[in-house]
Amino acid sequence: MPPKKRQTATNPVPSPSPSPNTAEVEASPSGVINYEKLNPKTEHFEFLGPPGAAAMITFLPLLVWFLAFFCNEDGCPPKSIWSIGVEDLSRWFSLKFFLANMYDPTAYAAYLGFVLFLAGLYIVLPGEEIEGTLLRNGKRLKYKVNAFASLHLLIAMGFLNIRSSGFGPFLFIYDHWVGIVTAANIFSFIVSFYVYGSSFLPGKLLALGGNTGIWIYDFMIGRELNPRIGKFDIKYFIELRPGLIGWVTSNSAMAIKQYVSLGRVTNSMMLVNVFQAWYVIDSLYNEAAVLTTMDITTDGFGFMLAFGNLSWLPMVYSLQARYLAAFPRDLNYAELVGVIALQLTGYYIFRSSNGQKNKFRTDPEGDDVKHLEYIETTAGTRLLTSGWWGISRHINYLGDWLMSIAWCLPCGYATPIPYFYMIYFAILLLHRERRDDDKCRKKYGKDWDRYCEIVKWRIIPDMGVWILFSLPEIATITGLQGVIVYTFACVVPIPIFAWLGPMIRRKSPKGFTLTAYMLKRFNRVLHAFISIMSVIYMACYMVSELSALGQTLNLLTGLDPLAPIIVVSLLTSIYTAYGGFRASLLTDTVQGWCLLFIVIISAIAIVTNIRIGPDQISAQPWILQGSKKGWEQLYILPGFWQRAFASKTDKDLRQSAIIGSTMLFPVLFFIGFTGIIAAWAGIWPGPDPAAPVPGSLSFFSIIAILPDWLVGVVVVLTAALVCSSIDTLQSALVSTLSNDVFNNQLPLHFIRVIGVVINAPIIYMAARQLDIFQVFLIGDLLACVAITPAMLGLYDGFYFLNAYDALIGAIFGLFSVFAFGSGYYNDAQKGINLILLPGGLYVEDESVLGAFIAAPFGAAIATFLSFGSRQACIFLYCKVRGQEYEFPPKPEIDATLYAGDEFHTEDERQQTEADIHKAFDQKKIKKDEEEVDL
Ligand SMILES: NC(=O)C1=CN([C@@H]2O[C@H](COP(=O)(O)OP(=O)(O)OC[C@H]3O[C@@H](n4cnc5c(N)ncnc54)[C@H](OP(=O)(O)O)[C@@H]3O)[C@@H](O)[C@H]2O)C=CC1
Ligand SMILES: CC(C)=CCC[C@@H](C)[C@H]1CC=C2C3=C(CC[C@@]21C)[C@@]1(C)CC[C@H](O)C(C)(C)[C@@H]1CC3
Repeated sequence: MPPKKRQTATNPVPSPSPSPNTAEVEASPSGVINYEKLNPKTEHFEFLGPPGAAAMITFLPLLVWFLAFFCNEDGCPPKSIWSIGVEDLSRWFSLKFFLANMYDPTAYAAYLGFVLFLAGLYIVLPGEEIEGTLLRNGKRLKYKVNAFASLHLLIAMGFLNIRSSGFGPFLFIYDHWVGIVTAANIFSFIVSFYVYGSSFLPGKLLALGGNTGIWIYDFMIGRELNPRIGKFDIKYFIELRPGLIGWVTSNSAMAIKQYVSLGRVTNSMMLVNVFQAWYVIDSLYNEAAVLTTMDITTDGFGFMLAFGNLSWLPMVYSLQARYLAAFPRDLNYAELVGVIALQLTGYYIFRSSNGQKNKFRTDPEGDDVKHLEYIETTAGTRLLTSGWWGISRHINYLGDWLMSIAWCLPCGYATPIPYFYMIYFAILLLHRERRDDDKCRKKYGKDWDRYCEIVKWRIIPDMGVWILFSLPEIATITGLQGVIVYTFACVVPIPIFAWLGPMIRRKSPKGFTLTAYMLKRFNRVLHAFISIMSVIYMACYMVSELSALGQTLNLLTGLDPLAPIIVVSLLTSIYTAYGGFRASLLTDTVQGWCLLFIVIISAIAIVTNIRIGPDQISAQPWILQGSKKGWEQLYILPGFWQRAFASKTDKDLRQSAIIGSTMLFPVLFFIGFTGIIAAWAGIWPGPDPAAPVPGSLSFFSIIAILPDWLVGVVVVLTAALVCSSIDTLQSALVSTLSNDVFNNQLPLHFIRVIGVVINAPIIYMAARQLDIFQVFLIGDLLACVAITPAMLGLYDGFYFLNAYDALIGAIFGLFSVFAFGSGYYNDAQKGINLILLPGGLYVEDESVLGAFIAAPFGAAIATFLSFGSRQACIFLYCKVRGQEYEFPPKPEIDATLYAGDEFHTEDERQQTEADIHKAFDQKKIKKDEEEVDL
């Protein structure tokens, strides 16, 4: 559905839930709500169904106990953990063990008292009454907003308590931790059983996902949507108060414990407390926003939410503070700056994206949101397609997750256990994204598909592993100037293609790729030629990614590079052959995350292990000096040009441009800068081409100095990242071969075999550990010669150029590189070699620059010469035959295809966009059918 003109009406509440709908209920002739009809049986399972539910109910409480027992003053984990035997396990599950370690009535009373006290505050404190979302029974429930006031009161009481009786109650929390955890676990079960049992009373509105009839599953996922005792809403109360307020209370207790034992509070403990309290205050301050979360609007209230909020949240989320209470440490200045910057960045993304959506939903004409683009949906609500929600479908999760990293980092790197939170949270968010996607697909149907076409990324926009090699390598060759220029070279093409892409689209609105444009503007021959060039280009990328993987694993683990190259090639060929595009799309979800993890780990390595003084900086003056080579980085336009043709809508392209300019630059610059840091710190030995550590590995040389477990994490992430890039390339390669090179004339399985065969030379090249830049440069040179004549065809004034001119232009483009090289070196063999750019970026002379100038100019000149020779022949032919020569006439212009800038009305523009979308949908359906056939 095309974007519509903004309407002035506001939409203060989300639309009704999907079928069975409220209209049905209100239409009931007797006026009595038919709950049987309203509560259909749930047909699908989440969390791996009943076995998954049973596992969660059993193991999650055990995990909370495990963390309480095995992360304490004896160690985290204590050394004794390595000598645990079978007899210990049986002892732990005995009554004697329970009575000795977990039976703590005072702790139980304290925990229960705390929760009941909060419940009392919820009831007695005043607060604005607001309405929740419209329910399936046609009703809206009322909720009292007073969680923030409860927090205030509790803080005041905490201070009064400290004044009157010292730190006693707080130290009690630390000393009775296992008892409190036990109380929380037991209480979670009691509440879960209560809400499960009461959900069978008549007149209850059940969650659409919690009524399977299989008790263990319904008990876990939650049967009733909004269990209440009178006006007391159990889910709403538990979702915000005991969990979040319990969390800050536990954190404060840990800080006080540290103060009492150490005589001061370390800066790491302060940061953890401030960051997490800030998060909780923010959530409680925005209490009303919780009413639109999936937990309240969609999920039933069962064990998952009861346990999650009563036990998991206050006990697991406070792990970092508890660790620091037992193992205090201070952060150095670099760590402080890094951690605070990460928290601020994460919070900014989290708050402004959540705020933007809330504002848009409640006051769409508000100043800060009225400029935003959106699509109107048949469900009645609008989906934002620009601003934060145009970058990715859950950019708010990214912000939240960045904060979770900032909360773990202060714990240092002695043990991975305090990092449990950020790993669990990544899994929770990835899974939540999938669940939300399912929910939205059901609610919005085709509108959601349209939205996903426009906003492609789920959480994080992705990139390949190559940037971890190329940018630091640039730094080691050309210093700071090269890094800046290259980063610009990465970013600048994006807005350029955001402008060029729509131009191509206007010429070929029903074509979606560069090759489709070729087919329309020229003919099948050029189409096939450009398609083959695209295949070669993709193969170059595969070579560089695989080669990068081999080199990295070799550096970090000593493994023979060939082994991972073969394994990844085969593995990705097999699963993309089996799962097609869908398999590749699935792995794309993790790509951005892997890259982010690796970059963050490198930042940790830098702030913790590397110190650079003025002497080291002045010892290598070339790094800060400008050079001709630094400027030359401009002509390595890294792969982004392809995006212009891969993008599906103009808006899509503009979004790429936004992402490119705002998010990419600092990230790319940082990655490039790691090369400089490695050089200054002496980790990378110096600008000697024969150095034992190639510049392209300088980023990973920094990683190599980390503890083994972190190196292991990076190895896994790098392999996952490469798999994800390679499978995308494998799928794209098969699709280009099938659709473009062979014009859908060959059966798909045959094409797949060709795809697998192509892997052999790719593996061979990758195993030779070619310099990544050499491979990139070859790809770019080929792209340059192939694309130049095609670009000339974009200009209407050159309507007379045909496919053969463009083909000859492209071939002679390469010839001109040879001609230039032969002339430059006065040696024909060297001229031929120059086409393969053997020295990559390391050549000292002007040959590479010359090749990149000769290629497009040669191609353009040859294109026109070809046209000229054609016309000369026709002219002579006419002369001989005594006919009149006529310059090729300009063809009739099909206005619908050449609308573009010449749109006269908004309707015309929308109509053309609608045509594009329709054609796109058809193409997608065709692709899906092909995949199903497969
Ligand atoms: N600390 C923790 O443990 C946890 C924190 N969180 C945080 O809570 C916050 C809320 O998360 P959550 O409720 O999962 O999800 P979101 O806030 O991301 O909301 C998702 C909903 O927003 C609506 N929506 C989706 N896309 C758009 C769009 N483009 N324009 C307008 N509306 C859109 C849809 O609802 P609709 O039907 O209204 O269209 C969708 O179901 C997040 O910041 C998350 O990080 C979440 C879980 C745990
Ligand atoms: C498997 C397992 C242990 C599940 C439990 C998950 C729960 C801990 C989380 C599910 C959704 C949550 C939300 C918040 C806290 C964690 C749980 C309960 C939340 C209250 C945190 C603060 C945010 O601002 C929020 C209010 C949006 C959020 C709502 C979801």
